[in-house]
Amino acid sequence: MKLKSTLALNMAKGFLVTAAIIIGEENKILIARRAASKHLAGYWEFPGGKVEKNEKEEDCLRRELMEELGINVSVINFFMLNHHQYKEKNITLKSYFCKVEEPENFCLNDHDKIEWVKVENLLDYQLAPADIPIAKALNERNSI
Ligand SMILES: Nc1nc2c([nH]c(=O)n2[C@@H]2O[C@H](COP(=O)(O)OP(=O)(O)OP(=O)(O)O)[C@@H](O)[C@H]2O)c(=O)[nH]1
Repeated sequence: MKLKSTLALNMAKGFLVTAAIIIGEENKILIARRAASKHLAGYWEFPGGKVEKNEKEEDCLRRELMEELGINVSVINFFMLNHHQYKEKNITLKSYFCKVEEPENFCLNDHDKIEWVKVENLLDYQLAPADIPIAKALNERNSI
């Protein structure tokens, strides 16, 4: 049984995923809660998604943010890369600082809630496990 679950872990699928750290007024950061029926339903995340074949990461962010939240973002710069192994999948998560272009009309297609949160309060939310290192790294910076 143990060997079987170890094998399952090693064979878990791997995905490259982008995450947008969107900075808004008062330097608050946008987080979104994954809707029911999704992987990690109820967890908060930095919006983004899986990079498609031959897609640039910046293009993936712009596409996902438009699909998921109906917003136009511009990508400012890369922040960090981290790997996380879930039971059913491995992800390489690449986060980028982004900014929302006007007008900010959010619609929630994949999430059931969004919030603008101060960096020091990010860890008060039930973040997707892969996002905790990002929240910690943001907290360790002097400014965002
Ligand atoms: N977008 C995003 N996904 C994250 C974050 N943290 C994290 O663990 N993930 C995981 O990375 C994967 C991202 O894929 P997604 O958002 O495109 O995928 P999804 O679950 O909607 O799946 P689908 O493509 O089958 O519809 C999900 O399994 C999600 O749980 C994050 O901060 N942002």
